[in-house]
Amino acid sequence: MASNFKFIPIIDVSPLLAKCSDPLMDEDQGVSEVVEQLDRACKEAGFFYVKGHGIPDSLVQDVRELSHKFFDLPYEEKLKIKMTPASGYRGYQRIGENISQGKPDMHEAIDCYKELKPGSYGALGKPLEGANKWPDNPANFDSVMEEYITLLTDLARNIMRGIALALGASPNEFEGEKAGDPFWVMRLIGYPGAFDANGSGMAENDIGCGAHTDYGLLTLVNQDENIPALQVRNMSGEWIWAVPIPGTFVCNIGDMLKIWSNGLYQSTLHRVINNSPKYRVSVAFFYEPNFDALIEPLECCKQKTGGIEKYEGAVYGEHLVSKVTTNFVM
Ligand SMILES: N=C(N)NCCCC[C@H](N)C(=O)O
Ligand SMILES: O=C(O)CCC(=O)C(=O)O
Ligand SMILES: [Fe+2]
Repeated sequence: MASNFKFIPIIDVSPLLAKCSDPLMDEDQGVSEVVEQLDRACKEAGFFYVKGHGIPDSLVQDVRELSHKFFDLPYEEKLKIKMTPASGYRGYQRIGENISQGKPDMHEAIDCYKELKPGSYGALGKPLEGANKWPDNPANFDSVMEEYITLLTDLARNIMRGIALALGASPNEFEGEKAGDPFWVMRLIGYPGAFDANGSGMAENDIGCGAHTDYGLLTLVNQDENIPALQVRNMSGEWIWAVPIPGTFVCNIGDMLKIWSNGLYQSTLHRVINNSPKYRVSVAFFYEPNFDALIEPLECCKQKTGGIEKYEGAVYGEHLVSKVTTNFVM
């Protein structure tokens, strides 16, 4: 259960990553310590920083830099990869097009999704079918993003092995039909800086992204340095800053893990406000269940939470499609 946490813990996952392909990983002391920290963070905050993740810093920075370069382009150029329902909701959306809690968000973004081949999930997958729309400019955009997606998919899969242990399941609990063929979503997001609208010297921006929970399993956020903007809500309604910490990703739990864990882990509300004068980029990678996975509380989690199912089952793809098709004014 979420608590009145005042800060977001930092977890060095390197001991877990080192043993992830070892069949006896759950007997390793270093792994147990990471698992213990994951369990506490997921119960108390639903958010933690990941360090020791092994993703090269140069790649992490390139991804943000390419995003900055794209968002700096003239509007006409960005519209060449415009997102529409016909493009499977893939591509560029302008500021104000995304809606959270009924209000337009002060951000622009490129949304991309794992490719869905026509017909692969029947009517369920239809709205998201299509190939990603990558810009030609800046050069190498697609190849850098694809490398990043490959590495983050592996990282998230390995963190999920630690989380499976933390829940008291086997490290392979989320393999196979649950998340062995994980869907993924990536959003490259740009938040304009706050400008001094009333001439007082004090800038105050509108909400960059309104309060929401993430939809799937695990989110990994790569955010610009030196611009605090992401805030996480604790049990008493206080907004706790997830300030950028160089060399880390901010990691949080999504709605499907809330259901699988029967509420032992919550998908915590968060929002973004960029009150700095600088333009802020963040890149959110969402690691998700199999597109057609049926999510129902795990038996081991049910036992730890009073023996009754707290949530109805859900099909991940249905949850995602219902969100995506209502997130935009177009
Ligand atoms: N896949 C994720 N989490 N995307 C977040 C998008 C921003 C929140 C969305 N408008 C909403 O209200 O859900
Ligand atoms: O920009 C951020 O720091 C987080 C964005 C976010 O929460 C999301 O896209 O789901
Ligand atoms: Fe989010």
